[in-house]
Amino acid sequence: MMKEKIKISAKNINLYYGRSQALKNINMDIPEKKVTALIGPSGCGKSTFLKTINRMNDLINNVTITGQIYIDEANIYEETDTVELRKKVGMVFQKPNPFPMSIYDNVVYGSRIHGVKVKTKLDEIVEKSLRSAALWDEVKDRLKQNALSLSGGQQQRLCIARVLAVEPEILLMDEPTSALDPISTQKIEDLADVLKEKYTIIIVTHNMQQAARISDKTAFFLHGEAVEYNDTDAIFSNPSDKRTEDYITGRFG
Ligand SMILES: Nc1ncnc2c1ncn2[C@@H]1O[C@H](COP(=O)(O)OP(=O)(O)OP(=O)(O)O)[C@@H](O)[C@H]1O
Repeated sequence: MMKEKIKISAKNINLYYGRSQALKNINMDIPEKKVTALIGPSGCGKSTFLKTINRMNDLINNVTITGQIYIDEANIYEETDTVELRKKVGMVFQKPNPFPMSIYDNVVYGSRIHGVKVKTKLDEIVEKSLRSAALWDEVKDRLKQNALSLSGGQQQRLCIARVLAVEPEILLMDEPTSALDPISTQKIEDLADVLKEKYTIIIVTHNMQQAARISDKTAFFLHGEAVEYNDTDAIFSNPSDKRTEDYITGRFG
């Protein structure tokens, strides 16, 4: 088997909100073009860790971060322009958050900011992104309609299309299905499986069946520590830490 390429490498990450430590010495190598799941009880630091990868924590007052995150071997806390970084590292949130404008304008929002103006090029981006997010067939005849008229599941796929439109390399998903019904959830899970051919995906989920179904790697977080990180099969069939075992067998959390 080919050795997997490391896309993201976290080295000794500590993060404090004021004086309260939310991440404790996280070390993790995340492989390219795989799905990595972050699991663990509420408040253990999953979202906080996810947001260190696109430097979204920088936007919060009073946050202190030590350690390094490398993407393609560049330290994103030293060498990177955050606008470029957030183009390369797209993020999808728990609650779908389309802008109150048309489906079309949502998809090309970022492309327009980045200077794309030609209509045929924008049309192309819209179709390609909506196809990649498995939404094209459902909306192709109503691209001018307000995005807020879509169902929750469609809105979430639209948000994925909006992220894909700016051609990221990494996709961060923070509990992307927790506000969705089972059918929409299934669609997003199927999509993750397809998208990993092109993108490195990291997904925070409370749903352990979901982690087991869609991820290649799983990290179990507890009280700000990455307690165990391994191939998903190993985490779920043969965890090496008692705390991981207790969590995945439902003994706490
Ligand atoms: N902006 C903030 N300011 C202060 N403390 C915060 C902030 N965001 C998160 N925290 C704290 O940091 C810790 C980790 O939170 P985080 O949201 O990363 O956990 P999580 O594992 O994603 O939880 P959940 O599964 O409930 O979303 C918690 O104790 C939380 O209260």
